[in-house]
Amino acid sequence: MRVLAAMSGGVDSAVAAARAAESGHDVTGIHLALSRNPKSYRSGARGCCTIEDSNDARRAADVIGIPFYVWDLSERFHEDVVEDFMAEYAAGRTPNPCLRCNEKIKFAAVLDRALDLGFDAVATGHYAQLRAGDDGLIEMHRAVDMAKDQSYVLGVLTQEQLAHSLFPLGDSRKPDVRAEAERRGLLVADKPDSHDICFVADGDNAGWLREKLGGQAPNHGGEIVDHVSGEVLGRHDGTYAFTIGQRKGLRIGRPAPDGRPRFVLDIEPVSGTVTVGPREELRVDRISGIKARWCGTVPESLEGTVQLRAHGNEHRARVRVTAPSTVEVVLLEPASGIAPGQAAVIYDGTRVVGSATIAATDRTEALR
Ligand SMILES: Nc1ncnc2c1ncn2[C@@H]1O[C@H](COP(=O)(O)OP(=O)(O)OP(=O)(O)O)[C@@H](O)[C@H]1O
Repeated sequence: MRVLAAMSGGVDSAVAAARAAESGHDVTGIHLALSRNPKSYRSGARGCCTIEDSNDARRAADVIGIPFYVWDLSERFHEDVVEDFMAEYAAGRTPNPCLRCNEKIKFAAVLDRALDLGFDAVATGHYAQLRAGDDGLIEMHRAVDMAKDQSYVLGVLTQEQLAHSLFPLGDSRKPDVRAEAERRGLLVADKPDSHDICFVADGDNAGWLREKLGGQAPNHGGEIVDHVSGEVLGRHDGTYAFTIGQRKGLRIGRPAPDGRPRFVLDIEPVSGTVTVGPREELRVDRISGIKARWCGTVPESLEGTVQLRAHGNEHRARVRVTAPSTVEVVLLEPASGIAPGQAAVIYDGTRVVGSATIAATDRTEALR
């Protein structure tokens, strides 16, 4: 097969590219320039796609002995991922930009271009496993190394996309991948760790959002209101700094009347009101999901598990598909602090069935 290996400049994608080449594929490496304003991490900013990242990817491609190119997708990334991230926060929701990037950039823009150029598949260093299913469809499963499993952020991929994907690391453990990189001469020695959201250089989401959104309507600040007493406990300078379930950084001027810690329960972006309340008010056992995407056949209903955030637990759940793109989820194990905008990824055992964007949450009497 002709394979395009997406090389970030990190260890994982370098080993993934090396394995793809070793297994006989005709591999070409590409690095995606995703930042409109690439910096050097030596200047203190370990953000998205630094100049060093591109050089590291090129060096790895040289060591493996494959051709290498840089594709500038920075405008597309900005429009589809960064602007969406800002708009979602401005609307009081909590988006996951990595899912969005996989859906719109790596397995859409990149894959489309790869197929146009005559490649058969795109290989990445994501930790997830692809297997042939009994029905002839390709199944995606959790990685062997559960600490590194990235099937959650790949839950948006369709059968068509999976059919043109390779995840050579899915059956490996990270320490073994690192050792293999060393053996192959692919280790990148002095690189600082990347942060969760690649374009937020220092990991300070609230600071980054304040710089981008602060002061603009409807992000002009508002009241922090107590759900229990109805009292105004403080003021804030923008709803973008909050996410459902957040406890730290609430800047509540005085304690709640009952003296118990307060958590964000609701964000009203138009009025700017942030409602806070005690921890038990965060528990939910009903989720409505929209924009569902399916990895294979669309199920009518199933009993399986859902994962509600990138590094979150699985919750046993009953899922009913109410239209091809909407789902109703009953959590048999309640969850806490679930925010609209996050993805609910649906599993049947280790197999990813699909995903939906959380539109609303609720709870039954039993939880009240
Ligand atoms: N700028 C980029 N250019 C090309 N491919 C990329 C880029 N960023 C990410 N990828 C691809 O997406 C995969 C997952 O990205 P993620 O940011 O989660 O990387 P990671 O787990 O830290 O892996 P790595 O060690 O390769 O950076 C990478 O392994 C790589 O194949």
